[in-house]
Amino acid sequence: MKPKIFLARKVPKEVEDYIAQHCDIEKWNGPGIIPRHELLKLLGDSEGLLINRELIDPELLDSAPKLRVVSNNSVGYNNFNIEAMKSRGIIGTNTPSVLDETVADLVLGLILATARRISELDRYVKTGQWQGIIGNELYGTDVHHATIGIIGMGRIGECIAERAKFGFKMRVLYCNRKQRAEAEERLGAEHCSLEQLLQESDFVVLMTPLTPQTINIMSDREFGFMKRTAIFINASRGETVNESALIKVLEEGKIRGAGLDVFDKEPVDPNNPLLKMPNVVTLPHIGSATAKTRFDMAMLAGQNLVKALLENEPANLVPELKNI
Ligand SMILES: NC(=O)C1=CN([C@@H]2O[C@H](COP(=O)(O)OP(=O)(O)OC[C@H]3O[C@@H](n4cnc5c(N)ncnc54)[C@H](OP(=O)(O)O)[C@@H]3O)[C@@H](O)[C@H]2O)C=CC1
Ligand SMILES: O=CC(=O)O
Repeated sequence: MKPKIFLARKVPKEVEDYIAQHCDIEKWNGPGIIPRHELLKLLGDSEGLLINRELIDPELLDSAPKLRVVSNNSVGYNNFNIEAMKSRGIIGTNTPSVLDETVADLVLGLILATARRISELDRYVKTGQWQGIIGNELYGTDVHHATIGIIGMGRIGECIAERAKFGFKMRVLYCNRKQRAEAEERLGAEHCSLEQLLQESDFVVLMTPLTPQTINIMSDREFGFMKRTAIFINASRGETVNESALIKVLEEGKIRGAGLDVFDKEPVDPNNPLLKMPNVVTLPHIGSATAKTRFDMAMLAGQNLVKALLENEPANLVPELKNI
């Protein structure tokens, strides 16, 4: 008998067909994102679950007594309550690597958009304000040969560093808990303390996972170290930044601008002051959102689910849930 699984989000037909060869599928057929109460109700006796970052906590796990595997269709897995999953012996998988280059492209997009004021000046042209030669009040700042500081230089961070180093001839600083010798050699990246990175970088890029250690890793004190001319980019998770502290430094002109793909609350509140600032570029959490990469992620999430349910050596287990 095939194991029963639940698809909480729509996946491409090819992915569903692949999963259907190995599992009996139940799925959310309603519009949009499945409401939490529906998910709890519909999980029933599913052994596998494929999600897009829905919260996996004791309440959900208690509503699905037969659940064995949760496949996250994303690389970040801060939505997993690791202790609750561990204590119930539930496997969790994610989708590393297939999205690295795509997310790195977007981060460079945010760097260019903020430094060269692309969104702001697009609005300037479209609202008919372009009446003559522009003056220095609309000049941007150079990206090439500047210093980039990457907080959390892992798979995605290294792809950002590659682009920065070889495309834009930038100096690359990074701050991880462990040094990455190979990346240092290949990219000339320099490992340093968070404080030094913040003091010396023209572009500070936050790319850590969200963990108990990285919640609010950027707060008043850390923004205080940044140069007045520096730009802050966040493509990790909203909660890695103390958003009030970010709003404050921007309001006080203590940094030049920010590029944000992620927010404390998503979708972002339309009244969030960050949305009113011309020097802040905002995006709706689209780091990996290209057609090919989203397809590859969904296929990998499907394969992870099937492998974990049917094979002895499942792939892409999140490190904290290995050997449970
Ligand atoms: N905006 C978007 O759409 C996307 C966002 N993301 C986010 O990006 C994150 C990173 O993804 P990925 O590059 O694949 O992950 P990796 O695990 O490859 O890299 C994360 C890096 O962060 C470092 N790190 C972890 N904790 C700390 C800390 N306390 N201080 C400093 N560095 C730390 C790790 O190094 P070390 O262990 O040595 O500290 C590691 O090198 C994801 O977890 C997700 O949250 C990912 C994809 C898309
Ligand atoms: O935020 C997206 C992810 O894959 O993590």
